[in-house]
Order: sequence, then C-alpha cells, then structure tokens
Amino acid sequence: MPPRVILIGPMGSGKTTIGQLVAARLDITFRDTDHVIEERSGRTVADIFLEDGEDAFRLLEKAVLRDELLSDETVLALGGGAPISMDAQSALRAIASPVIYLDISLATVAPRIGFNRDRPLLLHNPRGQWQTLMEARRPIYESIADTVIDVNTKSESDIVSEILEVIK
Ligand SMILES: Nc1ncnc2c1ncn2[C@@H]1O[C@H](COP(=O)(O)OP(=O)(O)O)[C@@H](O)[C@H]1O
Ligand SMILES: O=C(O)C1=C[C@@H](OP(=O)(O)O)[C@@H](O)[C@H](O)C1
Ligand SMILES: [Mg+2]
Repeated sequence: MPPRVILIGPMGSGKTTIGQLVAARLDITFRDTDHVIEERSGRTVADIFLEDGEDAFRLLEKAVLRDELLSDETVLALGGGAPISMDAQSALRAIASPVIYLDISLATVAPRIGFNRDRPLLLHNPRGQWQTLMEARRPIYESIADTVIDVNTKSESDIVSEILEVIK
C-alpha cells in the first residue's frame, strides 16, 4: 500500500511543516525524504551537498523516494527537487496516492528563504535561485499533481483542513 498523501512543491512552500500537522491530525506516521536521507547518511542535507555535491545527494534522494513510495499509510513530504527526475515523475504519476502540490509565490516565500544554511541551493542570491528553479520545475509540479493548493495568504491550519478535505 502506498502513502496516504504525498506533498510536493518548491522550497519554503511548507511541505515539511504542513505534512507533520496532517500526519498528527490523521494519527499516522510522517515521513520526509530529507529526514530519511539525513537518518541514513548520518549527515545533514547541507553537508551532503557541500562534501559530495548535488549529484550524490540526488542519488540518495532517488533511493529514499523509491522506498518511501512503498510505505504504508504515511504522510510523505518530498524535498523540492525530489519529483523532478524522469524516474520520479513516472513513479509519482503512476502511484495511487493523492499527490498535492503546495503552490506559492516568490513574494510569499521570500521572507522564509533568506540566507539559510539548511537550503544549500539558496545560499547565494536566494530569491533569484528560487525563481530560476521554480520556472523550470513549475510545469513538472503541475503535471504530477492531482490537486494544487494555493498556499499564499493561508494559515497552516487552513491548509491542513484543505488537505484533509481533499483526501477524505
Ligand atoms: N502557511 C504558512 N504560513 C506561514 N509560515 C509557514 C506556512 N507554512 C510553512 N511556513 C513556514 O515556512 C518555512 C518553510 O516551511 P517548510 O515546511 O520547511 O517548507 P518546505 O518543506 O516546503 O521547504 C518554515 O519556517 C515554516 O514554519
Ligand atoms: O528544491 C530542492 O532541490 C531542495 C529542496 C530541499 O527540501 P525542501 O523543499 O523541503 O526545502 C532539500 O531537499 C534540498 O535542499 C534541495
Ligand atoms: Mg521540507
């Protein structure tokens, strides 16, 4: 059996935060590809990028995603880049779990993604980098998602309620 729900979207859209709240409401396990990568490797995402580079991180992420898509009754939050590879896109289109895209504008996300050691892709010129990634990835997020939730101007609890409504 696959995850109960899968959250995708760009860095700072709230996948990790909202996913934890949804899992608590459903009283099921929360999983996050970044957390699993950190548990397995014993290193932070930032350290993996710094020491081994992005390609090495993506290999770990691919293996973690493959395993987590087999997990039963979890709320699964993906890192922003996890759905982008062709393999990930195919797997996420094929899976029975609802895939929800948390859509957010640069204006809303900007205060969340300032200089931030935890997001190595946004270390320099965070807003410019975020926008460049989003332009490339938005069509992929849209093409994978079963549901798009515009999270701009919404509180965490509003977004949680919308997700619970979508998956009930
Ligand atoms: N609806 C919201 N309103 C205000 N702040 C939020 C909301 N959702 C998430 N945040 C904040 O935005 C930041 C990024 O959230 P996070 O869950 O780490 O995003 P992601 O996992 O998508 O990168 C966190 O500081 C979180 O508290
Ligand atoms: O968008 C990306 O490529 C990334 C997103 C991050 O996760 P969040 O989207 O949870 O911030 C994390 O996986 C890594 O820094 C790379
Ligand atoms: Mg996250």
